[in-house]
Amino acid sequence: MRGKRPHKELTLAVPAQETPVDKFLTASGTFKDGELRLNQRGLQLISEETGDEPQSTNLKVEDVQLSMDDLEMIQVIGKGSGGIVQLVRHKWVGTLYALKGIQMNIQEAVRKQIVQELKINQATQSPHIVLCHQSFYHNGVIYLVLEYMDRGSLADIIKQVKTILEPYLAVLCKQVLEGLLYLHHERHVIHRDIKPSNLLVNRKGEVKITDFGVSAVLASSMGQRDTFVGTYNYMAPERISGSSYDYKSDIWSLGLVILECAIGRFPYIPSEGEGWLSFYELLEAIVDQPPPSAPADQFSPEFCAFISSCIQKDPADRMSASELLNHPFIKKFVDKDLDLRILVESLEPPMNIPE
Ligand SMILES: Nc1ncnc2c1ncn2[C@@H]1O[C@H](COP(=O)(O)OP(=O)(O)OP(=O)(O)O)[C@@H](O)[C@H]1O
Repeated sequence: MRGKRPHKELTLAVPAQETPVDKFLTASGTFKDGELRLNQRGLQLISEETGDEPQSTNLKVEDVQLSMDDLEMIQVIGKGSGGIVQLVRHKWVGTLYALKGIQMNIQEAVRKQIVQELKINQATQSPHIVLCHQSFYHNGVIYLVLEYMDRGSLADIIKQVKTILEPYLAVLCKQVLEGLLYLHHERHVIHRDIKPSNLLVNRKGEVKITDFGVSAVLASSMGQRDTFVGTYNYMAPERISGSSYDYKSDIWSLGLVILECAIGRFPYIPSEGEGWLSFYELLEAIVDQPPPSAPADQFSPEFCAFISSCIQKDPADRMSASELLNHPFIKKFVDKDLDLRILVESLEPPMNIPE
């Protein structure tokens, strides 16, 4: 059965459970949640056991000096479910940043995601994860000063080029897998929202993962809390059906993203002229139908095998990030000296920055 309405990004919000922001504020206006303290001066992580003494902040000297007053707004980059992302410039140094503002009078689930995002960003050290230079809390809004990725997201790129050739996909995918390897193996985090708009690109041809709003630290004592807010399109079947899930759910999402870039349409959308899937039909298709695959007559055997190593219904049948980094599809292009810059430079940048 097919619905008539066009299929768009499908989003669902969890039931509203708003928590007044002042529950997390100290008398001096500092946002406080667990070991996290955030105010106009920036962010500190404070040991729960020793009380209020700052332990370590992991911030570099140049980051500490960055203040909101130093930043001038240039233009809005885009809007997400949590708030607005703006392009800003450091008034004195001229460096560009993406400033993500998140309103705190929001659903409890979203607030928890943000606190998670801050903690992960604070400690992140990977060339394939978007750097968070500083975070502030001011007048009910949490601001993240993020590394500006000047070529936008993979979503912006596929809007322009429609499809990406296999060699470039291998180079792009290798970088995302290195980011996932870092998150999964070193930080023990499931990203939980791998999708084209969360894979950002810069003019150097670097690809980085962003938006840890919905990631969760896998602690052995923790149950599977799924407080997801966002698109369900790339969500693995085990998450849709409410089963337990792990790092392999990110691998499913990556497989769908890469297949979409190759074939030029979201893999669950039927080809032209075949109508559209409604939201529930899509969820049903992900859970009940055989997984999508790359057409063998259009793509190399290595690429088809790579996609099917990611998009398997049973997570145990999917490869891990480290296994995929050694996959023949990735290896095939490793020594070819291919630079994603060539693709990126041929495209219109998502914004024209005034001098
Ligand atoms: N560091 C950055 N550099 C450049 N562009 C960015 C940066 N961070 C986010 N963006 C862009 O800003 C827009 C909004 O991003 P945001 O992460 O808030 O939402 P989203 O990923 O589009 O949607 P959702 O909030 O539902 O996940 C997106 O187009 C994204 O590509």
